[in-house]
Amino acid sequence: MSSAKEVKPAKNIKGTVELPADKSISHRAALFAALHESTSHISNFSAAADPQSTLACLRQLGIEIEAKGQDLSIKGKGRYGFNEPEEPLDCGNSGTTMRLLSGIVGGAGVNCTLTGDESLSARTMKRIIDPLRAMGIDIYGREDNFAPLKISRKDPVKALHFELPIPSAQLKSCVLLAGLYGKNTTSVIETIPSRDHTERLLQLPIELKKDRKIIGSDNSMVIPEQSYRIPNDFSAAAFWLVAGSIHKQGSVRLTDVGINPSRTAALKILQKMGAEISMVKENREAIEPFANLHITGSTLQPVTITEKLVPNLIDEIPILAIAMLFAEGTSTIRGAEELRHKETDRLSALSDMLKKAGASFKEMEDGLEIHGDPKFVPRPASYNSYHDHRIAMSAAILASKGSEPSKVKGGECTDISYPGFWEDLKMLTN
Ligand SMILES: O=C(O)C1=C[C@@H](OP(=O)(O)O)[C@@H](O)[C@H](O)C1
Ligand SMILES: C=C(OP(=O)(O)O)C(=O)O
Repeated sequence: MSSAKEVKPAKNIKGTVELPADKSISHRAALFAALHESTSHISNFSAAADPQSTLACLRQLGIEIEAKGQDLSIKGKGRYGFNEPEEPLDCGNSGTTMRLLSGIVGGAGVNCTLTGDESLSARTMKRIIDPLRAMGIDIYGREDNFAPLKISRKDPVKALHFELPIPSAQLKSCVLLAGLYGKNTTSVIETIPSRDHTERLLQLPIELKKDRKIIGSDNSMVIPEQSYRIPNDFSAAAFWLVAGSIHKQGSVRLTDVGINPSRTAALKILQKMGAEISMVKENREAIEPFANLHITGSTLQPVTITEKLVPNLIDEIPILAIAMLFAEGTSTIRGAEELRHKETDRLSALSDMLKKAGASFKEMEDGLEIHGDPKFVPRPASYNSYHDHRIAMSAAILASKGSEPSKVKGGECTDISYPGFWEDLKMLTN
């Protein structure tokens, strides 16, 4: 049942947070462990709803997963070890589950149907349908675009030479995963970088040219064991990086946060805005690097975010928009039309939020122009989450700067990526 969460004005924001494990890496760790030929031991797997959807789908495909709290043992059965599921595979709210799993079951030739909740069923799948079909996979969606997706394969997988039409890590991963089933090498060409967890964790061959990266996959490549500790989620950390910056006396410590450079453009943007963020105990040797972060309150300067940077901070844009509200002047976000294709239309949801707060801003087709003021006090409001976790958490941080309590409708959707968010907010603001 949907409920509203109350957010009281915060006098301060102070404390140490134990963040959830990285969602993107959790999905991949589980999927790639299933493809490996024997057992992988993954620690700190995310308890959030999205990666749990991936685990549920893998179990339906006959993969044995033993969980002790957040530590998992996954008995991989190799590329062709999946059973045909009796029921449709329910990807829940998770775009990553649907798009990556389609590449795997399509490549493996598992006859199955992938479904999702109302939000996921309204998100475009055409971007994966076209290349998977070109690879010889039979994939059919509602209106040739949306879930449910029916997938099967009669013919061998054909290699594809694929220049990404949009800078999407989900699309890149989907094609490369299907490519693992082809005799000849599939190559994906990326001109605007997106998160690189798939290429790292599968140790795929990469060719770097001046203005592009070419990643290869074929059936001769050995799938590595996936035994490692998953770092905590930088995208979850971003909410506290901003909260700690916009509260004058803010002081927040975050431990073991993933600092993969293809994920942390928001950190650079915040530092450019003048945020006081220090990094300690960096571990850059791990397959996915991590560090502790400490953030303290500061006066922020306006900033411009352009198209090339968007994929490296795509999930952080809603909370960066909140940071911009408290900067000394006008900030701009451009080239972010992709936000309209997430769990909800995030640009329109942000407009609604900013309007309710009484902010000065302009919505554009591909972004926002935000007139910030360090003295801005948002009006008390009943914010709509649109059942989108990142919108709900952004509204909560905004409301913490109010002078009276506000509400976030449907606030429990934060469980999609960050179970414990409301408890952490309470702990930090008490
Ligand atoms: O590959 C991933 O794990 C993700 C990629 C991004 O989506 P797109 O690839 O659609 O941009 C991001 O928004 C999503 O939260 C997770
Ligand atoms: C867009 C997101 O996830 P997904 O695409 O996996 O649903 C997100 O976590 O913000």
